[in-house]
Amino acid sequence: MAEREPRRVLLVTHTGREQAVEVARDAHRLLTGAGMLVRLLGGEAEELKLDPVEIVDDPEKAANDVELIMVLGGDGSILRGAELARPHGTPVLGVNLGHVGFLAEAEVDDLERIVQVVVDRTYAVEERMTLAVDVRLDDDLIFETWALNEASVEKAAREKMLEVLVEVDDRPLSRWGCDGVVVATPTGSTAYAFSAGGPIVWPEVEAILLVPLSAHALFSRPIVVAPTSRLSIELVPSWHGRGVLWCDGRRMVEVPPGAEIQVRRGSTPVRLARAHEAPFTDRLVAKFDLPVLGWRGAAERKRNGNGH
Ligand SMILES: NC(=O)c1ccc[n+]([C@@H]2O[C@H](COP(=O)([O-])OP(=O)(O)OC[C@H]3O[C@@H](n4cnc5c(N)ncnc54)[C@H](O)[C@@H]3O)[C@@H](O)[C@H]2O)c1
Ligand SMILES: Nc1ncnc2c1ncn2[C@@H]1O[C@H](COP(=O)(O)OP(=O)(O)OP(=O)(O)O)[C@@H](O)[C@H]1O
Repeated sequence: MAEREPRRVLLVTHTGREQAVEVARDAHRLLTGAGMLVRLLGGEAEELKLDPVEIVDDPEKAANDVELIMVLGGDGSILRGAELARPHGTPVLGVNLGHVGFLAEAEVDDLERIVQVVVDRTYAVEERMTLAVDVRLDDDLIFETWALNEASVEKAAREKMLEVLVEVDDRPLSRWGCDGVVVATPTGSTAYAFSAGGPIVWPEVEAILLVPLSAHALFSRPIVVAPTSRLSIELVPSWHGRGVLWCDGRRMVEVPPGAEIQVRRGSTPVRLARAHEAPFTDRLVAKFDLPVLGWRGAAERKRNGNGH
């Protein structure tokens, strides 16, 4: 009789954080105790020294045959988990050990319950839109990447302004002298785009945001376009300087004058595991510490049995 494949979880840990290392040990104990096989990336396995584990060195194969990726860290670590997960369609579940942990599903005190949710497979999966990003120079494709949060095109040198031409669906929109341009997904709307004055977009909305960074122009408002739109940011050919493209603060390339960065909706989403029913509004209030104390809204009055 053929042996049954073990149920695998890839544990991604911010091993630079002592607390994350301790939590990884607890998560390993709980998952293994429930009969699951814990997989680790080679470098992290060396630091965590857990047994039994399965070790995979190639990041591209790390999520192969894995049921879920559990990330112990902040948003940066979850973005790292998303990179491992996306090609395989594996759900990512973040346990927050960072400062904000906006993309995380659970706080560390909740670890036992979260592991049980994983074991019982009682989590929901939310698909988050991504961006496909191409860089062209003289019509040649010189770089190809993707983003869950955003693609930002920025000046490489502090003392120089970036000069860009922005197009939407092959129509010119504006020329900006600026520090950069952020093209974000709804997921990224609470990250860099938010700091640059962009609107917060609820995750179930499908859209692409375009937010200039410190544009020296009268028209420099954030823009929201359809998810089917194609955006193009061209570094003005006569501009003297060097730009840089960053996606999710992880994947980058230098971009010379004349380069065109084309951004459209990506064909492969990132799947986030959800274990809470809390609406996005509550997550926003909690993570950004918004002042709602003493709030007496209609829903609150209803909950307290006073409809008026
Ligand atoms: N001025 C800025 O706000 C600025 C500048 C550069 C990069 N960033 C963001 O940093 C991200 C990379 O994160 P990192 O942790 O590796 O870098 P990091 O350690 O520099 O942290 C950047 C901050 O952005 C927060 N963040 C990341 N994704 C978020 C999201 N979807 N919603 C809300 N907050 C989010 C993180 O929690 C952290 O506080 C990039 O994708 C970009 O959005 C922001
Ligand atoms: N095992 C690791 N070793 C070294 N660096 C790591 C490791 N895991 C994550 N990092 C990097 O450390 C940086 C910060 O990580 P992370 O986002 O998890 O913490 P944070 O920024 O403090 O949290 P938050 O993003 O929620 O504020 C990220 O760039 C991330 O890629």
